[in-house]
Amino acid sequence: MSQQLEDSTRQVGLFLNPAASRRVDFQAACGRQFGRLFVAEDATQAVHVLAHQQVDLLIIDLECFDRGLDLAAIGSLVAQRHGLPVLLVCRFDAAGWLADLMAFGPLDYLLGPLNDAELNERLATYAPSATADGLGQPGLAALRSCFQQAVIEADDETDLAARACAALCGWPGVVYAAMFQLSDANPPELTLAAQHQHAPVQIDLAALLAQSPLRRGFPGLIAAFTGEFACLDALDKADDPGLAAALGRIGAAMVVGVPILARGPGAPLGSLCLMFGRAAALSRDDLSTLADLAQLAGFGLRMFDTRRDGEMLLARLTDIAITDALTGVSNRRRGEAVLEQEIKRARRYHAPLALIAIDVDHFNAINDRYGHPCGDAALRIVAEITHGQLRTSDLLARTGGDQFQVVATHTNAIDALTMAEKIRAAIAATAFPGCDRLTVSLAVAQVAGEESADALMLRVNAALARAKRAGRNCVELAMQ
Ligand SMILES: Nc1nc2c(ncn2[C@@H]2O[C@H](COP(=O)(O)OP(=O)(O)OP(=O)(O)O)[C@@H](O)[C@H]2O)c(=O)[nH]1
Repeated sequence: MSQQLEDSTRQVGLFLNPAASRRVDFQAACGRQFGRLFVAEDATQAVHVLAHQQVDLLIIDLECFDRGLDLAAIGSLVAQRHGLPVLLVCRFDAAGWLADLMAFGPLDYLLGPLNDAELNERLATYAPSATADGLGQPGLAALRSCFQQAVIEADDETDLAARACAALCGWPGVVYAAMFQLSDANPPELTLAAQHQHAPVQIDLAALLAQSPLRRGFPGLIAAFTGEFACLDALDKADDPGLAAALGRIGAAMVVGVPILARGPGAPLGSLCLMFGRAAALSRDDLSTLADLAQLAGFGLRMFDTRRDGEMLLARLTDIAITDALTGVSNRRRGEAVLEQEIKRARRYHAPLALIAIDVDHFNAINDRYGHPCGDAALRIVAEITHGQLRTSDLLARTGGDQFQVVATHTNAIDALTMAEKIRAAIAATAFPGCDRLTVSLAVAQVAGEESADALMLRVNAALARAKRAGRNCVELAMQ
């Protein structure tokens, strides 16, 4: 643990990082921001400093820490800091820490990679002189914290936008806040994701802008389309008296648009739009806080994007895992799982359940005579015709080369026999392109009392063998 002594009237900082080189670099790059700067290599040392020194700002640099090993200790440090502001510095791709650590208490953060100027700029916002005017450091920290909460707690993008706008209305002087989202379609579409207003008179900004000749000159839209900060500090300067009058009715005098930038190259993701009750110059701190909030909103939007991509991929993988690639019906694994599940359900609700086994007749000969591709096409048609005879509640699975099974819920043996006969007749009546007519043999079994799926399968397969012996192209009932 070490310290740097300079000036007792300036703020006292504590910098935490396990790597000596990071601590030295921080001292060299940012030491001048502090009257006194302590450094600590682990949470225990930091707790010790906080117990014995008056510290104004705790900076935790997460680089080189291990999330699995160090989370509890750093979290407990965050929890015990007794009102002391905490600034977390962390790489963008390690931002998963943020949500974990925020559970221990409110904190501010900076996502890297950062250069010294960016770091110094943020640290300067904590200096006592910087908090004398504008929203003030406690106000900015509270707003950030509220916004962070909005991002963490949001269920989806719409919810995030609504919560973010509500948080923005906590900024003193803001009478209205909105969030625009730009789709990644070509050309991109801009939508008003959410709006929130204090004023008793309500406006529909989307409708107002749709009719306004100002449209593209409106700060929220400029910011979303160009990625630049935009401000209209006198509504009567806008070439649209109608819009100025409507915004005037909610007490708006100045409109600010802050872009939500994409990470890396690419169009912005949208913008935050704030309307203030009176025109006033925004301080550097205000501007950098607004940019931070927009960055946080972008972070939230990207999180939902990533989550959606993950969910779609998972759904696709699940689909692949349960589908037979040749015919598109369920595969054997899915067929077995559904049979097990339906047997339990039938037992619980005392409902009848039937299993129909289907096997193509002399399929070997079809392959031999007409070729494998023709055989494949025939299997697809058998699956299609069979599927066409079923109710949506029945499940068709391909259980082997030329074998299928139907799990028919709420169906007794008699009804299953009728179903099986319809399937048999439909296939026998179909012309299979490229080969002869084709027939199938079927067997039907109704699940009995405590019968297991394996026992049921044995029974139905035995009946299927009888159908084959009986000359094929027929249906056999499996007796209990
Ligand atoms: N074209 C094609 N053939 C397959 C596929 N999977 C298995 N087979 C063939 O399907 C045939 C199944 O024949 P079996 O069920 O044993 O007998 P069968 O000729 O149908 O005679 P029976 O069932 O007694 O009427 C075998 O020749 C397998 O090689 C597939 O995906 N495509």
